[in-house]
Amino acid sequence: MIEYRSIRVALLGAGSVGSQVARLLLEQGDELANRIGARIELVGIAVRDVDAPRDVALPRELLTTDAESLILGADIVIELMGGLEPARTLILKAVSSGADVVSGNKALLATHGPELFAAAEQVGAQLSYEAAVGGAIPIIRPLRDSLAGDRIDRILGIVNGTTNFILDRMDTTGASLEDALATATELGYAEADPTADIGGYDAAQKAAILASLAFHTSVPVDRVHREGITGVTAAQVESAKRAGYVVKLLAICERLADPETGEEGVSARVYPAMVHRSHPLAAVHGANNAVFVEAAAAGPLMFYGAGAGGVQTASAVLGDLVAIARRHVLGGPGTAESTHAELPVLEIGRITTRYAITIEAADQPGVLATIAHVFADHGVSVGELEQTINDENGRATLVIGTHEARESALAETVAALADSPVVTSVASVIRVEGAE
Ligand SMILES: NC(=O)c1ccc[n+]([C@@H]2O[C@H](COP(=O)([O-])OP(=O)(O)OC[C@H]3O[C@@H](n4cnc5c(N)ncnc54)[C@H](O)[C@@H]3O)[C@@H](O)[C@H]2O)c1
Ligand SMILES: N[C@@H](CCO)C(=O)O
Ligand code: NA
Repeated sequence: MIEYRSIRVALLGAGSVGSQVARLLLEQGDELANRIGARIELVGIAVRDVDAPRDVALPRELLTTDAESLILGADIVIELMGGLEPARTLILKAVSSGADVVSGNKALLATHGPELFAAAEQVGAQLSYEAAVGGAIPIIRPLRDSLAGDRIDRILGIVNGTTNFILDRMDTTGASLEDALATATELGYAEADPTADIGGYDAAQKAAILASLAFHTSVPVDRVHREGITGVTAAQVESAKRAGYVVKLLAICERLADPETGEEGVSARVYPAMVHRSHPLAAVHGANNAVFVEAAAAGPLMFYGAGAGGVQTASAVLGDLVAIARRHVLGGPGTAESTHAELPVLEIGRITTRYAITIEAADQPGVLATIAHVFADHGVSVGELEQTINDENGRATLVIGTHEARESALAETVAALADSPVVTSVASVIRVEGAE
């Protein structure tokens, strides 16, 4: 047996991910030591209550409620408590005491990322966070390392498993949002309070992290345009299906040049959108996640797999830990987060995409021409049109697909349609994403 030096690791939080990290560290100690060239010594696990019952048995002598003392003297701190505080303060303390940090805390990184990265850079510490987006799926490291020599143009991500499960269920069974959510809760996919998932907040945090990394620009979560799935109806999903599309909640990070000013900027946004069934993201079923990356030289790439789960996410945490530990063996500072580009973050009104608009209108001569004029007046070009007549009320339902249009022009078109005397109602507006 080779005598390795020890690297002291403190774990903060032993919930669904932390307890699996502890178990794997304890079970795989020898194997990890051989891979790293040093032994990982788990010096302690900070928990809220050392006597609380646990699904994973952990050595009692490692448990402590004193997280602050635990991090002093640790070489690497793994933060898996979640939430903004005390996680933020503890990570800052860890870094200032000379430790590297691994965290899966998307809420914290999307809110206080720049402060934490700056603190780490100041002392040459590493802050790694593969678990924060897409759970086990390698996406942070590919963006930061493998694609470091390429230019990322666009990312389309299905980064929330709960909402993907719900929308997939609506698509495959015709269920309403309420029924699909009830199934997700029953099967343990949705939290008791599903607001963060169905409101798009969780996906927006991940979009902020991905956009910051991909575009070397700090994109805080409050600059991410966010719409959740609460407005998605069974009728919308059915209509999308008839047209060959599926509705997905997408986190979109895009590099854009303003057509009028030529100014380059970035957009980060989350909303439900129609994706054509031929697009690889359409085949992402159940609670899986996938991140579709379009890079200038590499072309399209897709990263796919389990976006959540305690043991799966622990894999991402251990990957970061091993990478940092190897650096401890070799020496040298950590990789700083790059925000050198600092491109402007553009408002939603300045993006362009395609739209599908469902309109209820009178079934009378000239109605279609009037509606077509409203689109033309706002410079929005119509691509497809599907019309069905309801014999009972004598009204027409029109589903109009546009070509690429500016969001602000589309919003004005929709307002003008709603005001038009021939239009009974604008029943729904949904964006269409995933075009070349
Ligand atoms: N569960 C997943 O599938 C998943 C996936 C990706 C990322 N993450 C992220 O990983 C982190 C952990 O997630 P989780 O699912 O394990 O959460 P969890 O709620 O199961 O575990 C968090 C644990 O931290 C403990 N804790 C909180 N504050 C503490 C404090 N001040 N002192 C000591 N212990 C404290 C809690 O008691 C709890 O046991 C979160 O940031 C989460 O967003 C989780
Ligand atoms: N609530 C998240 C967990 C992973 O971040 C999801 O549904 O994907
Ligand atoms: Na990941």
